[in-house]
Amino acid sequence: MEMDIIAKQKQQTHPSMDNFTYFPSWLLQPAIVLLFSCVFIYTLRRKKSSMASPNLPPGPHRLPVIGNFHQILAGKDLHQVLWEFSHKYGPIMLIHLGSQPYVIISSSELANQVLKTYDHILNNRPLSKGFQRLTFNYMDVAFSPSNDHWKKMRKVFITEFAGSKRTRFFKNVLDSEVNTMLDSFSSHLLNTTINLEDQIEHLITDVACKLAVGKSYREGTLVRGKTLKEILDELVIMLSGSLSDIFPSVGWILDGLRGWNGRLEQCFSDLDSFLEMVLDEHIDRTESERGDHEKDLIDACRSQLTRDELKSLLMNVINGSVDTTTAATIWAVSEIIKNPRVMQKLQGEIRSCVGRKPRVDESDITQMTYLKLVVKETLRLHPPPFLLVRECTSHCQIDGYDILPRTRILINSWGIGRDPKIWKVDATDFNPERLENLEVDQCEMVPFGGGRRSCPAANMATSIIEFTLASIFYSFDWKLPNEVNNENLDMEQEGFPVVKRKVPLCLVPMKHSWED
Ligand code: HEM
Repeated sequence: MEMDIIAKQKQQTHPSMDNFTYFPSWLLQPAIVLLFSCVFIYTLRRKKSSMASPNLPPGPHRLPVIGNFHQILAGKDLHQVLWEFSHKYGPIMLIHLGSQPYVIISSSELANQVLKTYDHILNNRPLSKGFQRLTFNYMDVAFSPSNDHWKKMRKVFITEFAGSKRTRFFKNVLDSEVNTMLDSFSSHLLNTTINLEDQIEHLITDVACKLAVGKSYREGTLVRGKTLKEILDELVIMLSGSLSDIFPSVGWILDGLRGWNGRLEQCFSDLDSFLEMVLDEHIDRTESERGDHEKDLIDACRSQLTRDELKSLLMNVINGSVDTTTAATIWAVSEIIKNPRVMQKLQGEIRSCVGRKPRVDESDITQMTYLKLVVKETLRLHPPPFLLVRECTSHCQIDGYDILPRTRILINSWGIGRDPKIWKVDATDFNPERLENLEVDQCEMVPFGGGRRSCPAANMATSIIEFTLASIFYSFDWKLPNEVNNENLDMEQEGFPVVKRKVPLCLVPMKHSWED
């Protein structure tokens, strides 16, 4: 009785406490665990059920086995076909090459999401037979999956090759090679045409080789009667992919039947023999033969890297620089020649900044604001058409669509640079002034990609293009051969993974004479 009264009094003073004490305390812990487990299982099931019927991006209807292969082989270049498809299916679209899904991104806004928001899960490179063999089992920077090894190699590439520590060596090499090229133009017979494309390719190959291995390997046959150009051209083809990359189960057999596997082995063997020769010669070169030049890439990295790592890095430097930088420089010259107004304004700027010195000095470039716009406008219209292929490592959503693991991502940089929604109706016109006072978001033009896998040599490449253009337009006036004028100059493009001119650019150099 007394106990009842005490209990009643307690209930009146602390009703809530007492209710709580009715719940046995030993049950509290299991209850919390149960509650969390339920929430976890519910979330997992929801995720699973949404993955069972994911909301995939739209895209053209595909056929069994071959997927959309038949549509992309429609005769035009891949970037053009996919740009046209994007008008119908939108800026994010799904296609299949064989059984392999590819998401194609065709707007700067969505490129922004891939390169910035989801860079942490969309930055892998897919595995591929060609990549694996030609990079000495993924020892390189460009084609190796995003792992600790790739991080180490990218860091070495930046600090020992493309970073500020190497600026002086880079400028000396560039200056000396450009001057050699200008001398060869001067010694040309009066009024004769030169194939400028060949000349610029020689320049870039020599610059890359001298920075990387301290010596030019452009001329002569190197291994099994092949020149460096032949080895590099074959390398580009073999890195573009094979049937086994898109038909995993039968592709390897098909590649064998069509001779691709043998061709890959031959390409690897030529590349390896060339790089072995370069490394052996580098070690054997005596101090006096090497002169007083600064450390090249081999000198800088030999103690930090294995022989295969070193070879794969050299491959990235030479293969990554020659086609991309040559194409951009030649497109710039083509656009300048085609637009006499731009040429006049550009030469006016260059000549007033340099004064009457015999040649352009690297330090003059900083004042050339119009030249910088010309280079940017060239890269807007003529970038490598796709960024290097990426692969999704875990599920994410872009623009409300599910992107499933192992899907490959292609960003159509060529289309983004010509998108009339950003660049207006005259998007395809060459007009450097459009970039004046314009804060171009990095993703509105993505010639060098973005995020963790962006081009680590973007500044170096831009400096090469700017200095080369300034030098050739300072020292020479350029004329088209007789039958061609700026209006009928052929600007047709072709090629993959770098888009080049279909017809080489041939011009007549005339030594500039100053009017007093
Ligand atoms: C105009 C010249 C060049 C252009 C337009 C260009 C463009 C690109 C692009 C689009 C990528 C892929 C970026 C991405 O996936 O987001 C890339 C990656 C790369 N580029 Fe360049 N590039 C140029 C010059 C060079 C040069 C001169 C070198 C070497 C000396 C170089 C070395 C590389 C390497 C190593 C990568 C791979 C980076 C990685 O995966 O971590 N590039 N470049």
